[in-house]
Amino acid sequence: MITVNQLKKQYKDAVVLDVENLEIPSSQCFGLVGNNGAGKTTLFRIMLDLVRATSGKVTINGEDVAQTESWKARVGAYLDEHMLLSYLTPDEYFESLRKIYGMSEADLRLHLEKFVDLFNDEVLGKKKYIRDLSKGNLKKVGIAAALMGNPEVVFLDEPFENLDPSSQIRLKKLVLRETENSRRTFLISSHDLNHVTEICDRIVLLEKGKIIRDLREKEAMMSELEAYFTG
Ligand SMILES: Nc1ncnc2c1ncn2[C@@H]1O[C@H](COP(=O)(O)OP(=O)(O)OP(=O)(O)O)[C@@H](O)[C@H]1O
Repeated sequence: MITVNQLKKQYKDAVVLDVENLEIPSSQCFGLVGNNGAGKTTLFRIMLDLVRATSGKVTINGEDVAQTESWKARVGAYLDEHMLLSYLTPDEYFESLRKIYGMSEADLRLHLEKFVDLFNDEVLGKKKYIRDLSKGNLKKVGIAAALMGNPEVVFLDEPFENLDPSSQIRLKKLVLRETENSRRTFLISSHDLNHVTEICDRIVLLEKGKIIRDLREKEAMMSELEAYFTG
């Protein structure tokens, strides 16, 4: 369970995030939508303790993320390419993470097998540095890395952005498989309403830092979101 309480983020006079209360139960696929600047990335960054809140608290399984470290072993995230090591090839990067997570070589092979379709033979064994990958392939490396170490919770910021249509479909299937088989909690921010409504059990809509909708009825999600965004 993830909880957010009285969370505020302010830059000078501007309040960019103001979330009173949010609870995300385990195994939920939680979608976060909102226009540019609504505060989606800021919320994820505070939840991951990459940015400090002005006030308020986030807990993951009861642990205050700003006060403790052990939750980090159970959480994976890919927010942007700064989270990667650009001077390594994807193979070298996954090998480094394998050692950090204490995985066997066989475990790493098994993990990467899940991404064979998504990688589409363009990521592994190419001797190309991460910094030279296309934006879509960078994203694929980041997503595969975020899922290493069997995390209970996975944060993905705009995972469909820059992916070609086949890759978007493959990623959707992968997330659905992971939520069903591994009972992982996913937090996914996206501007792609079709994709988030398809894979998420719940969608929260942010506007100017505030939660203005919390949609849990699958059938009604798309029409409510369309009504808001065509506004
Ligand atoms: N370091 C910072 N200093 C000042 N303002 C900031 C800073 N970081 C973010 N902001 C502001 O906070 C607000 C929320 O930004 P955020 O990136 O969280 O929005 P977002 O919903 O992820 O947007 P997008 O869909 O464009 O990615 C924006 O107005 C942004 O300009």
